[in-house]
Amino acid sequence: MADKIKNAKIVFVVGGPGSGKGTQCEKIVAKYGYTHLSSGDLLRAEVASGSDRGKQLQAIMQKGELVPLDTVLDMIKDAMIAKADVSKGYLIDGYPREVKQGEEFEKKIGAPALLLYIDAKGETMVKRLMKRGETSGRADDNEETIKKRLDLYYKATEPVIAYYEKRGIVRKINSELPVDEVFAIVEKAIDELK
Ligand SMILES: Nc1ncnc2c1ncn2[C@@H]1O[C@H](COP(=O)(O)OP(=O)(O)O)[C@@H](O)[C@H]1O
Ligand SMILES: Nc1ncnc2c1ncn2[C@H]1C[C@H](O)[C@@H](COP(=O)(O)OP(=O)(O)O)O1
Ligand SMILES: [Mg+2]
Repeated sequence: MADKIKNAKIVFVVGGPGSGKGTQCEKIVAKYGYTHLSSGDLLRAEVASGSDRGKQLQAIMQKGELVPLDTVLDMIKDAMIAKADVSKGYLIDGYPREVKQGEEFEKKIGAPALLLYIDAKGETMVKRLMKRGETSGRADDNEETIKKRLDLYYKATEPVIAYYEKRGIVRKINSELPVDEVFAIVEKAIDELK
């Protein structure tokens, strides 16, 4: 089954919490028809199902920690396979969050063609998340959890960017700009892929 996605175009979308990954992915879907898979959304769907596994995940996410690697990777892989026949490419949003996740993804699925590094300042991310928290209903959009997510991002996820920079596939996107201006930079990076 995994053979079906071996030659798929894969784009990792990496950036801090609230940097604008989901916002840019939506715009990429609208213009390029890629399949958007957000690890956070997949996990929140499992939580919403009310399953025992969902309850365990909820507890971890509420603390701003990372859920076990195998859980996320299996969810992403299943979702990729489900779309294999129709997908023009995959946006993997919120994964890898640590170098090990990248290595395991490549062993089990394949190599990314591009890594979009959605970059915003810490204070910008906190401001956006506090605002998003007014309406998102997300258990992790509160001051205490946001701080932990940000710390973990700098500690565990930033090394992912350095790891892929060595391969020359990282495009750094200035996400301090207004959404459409950010997207203009994103478009250039995606167009280079073709
Ligand atoms: N370029 C931007 N300028 C201003 N606000 C933005 C920008 N990009 C995203 N936002 C807002 O910031 C919040 C976090 O964006 P989101 O796409 O959910 O980030 P992530 O998926 O990286 O956590 C959302 O409320 C979104 O509307
Ligand atoms: N690749 C991954 N590995 C482990 N945990 C993950 C994960 N992706 C998401 N999670 C868990 C921990 C995160 O704090 C939480 C929310 O993730 P998210 O929706 O990607 O956040 P955001 O879009 O604000 O960056 O879900
Ligand atoms: Mg998101």
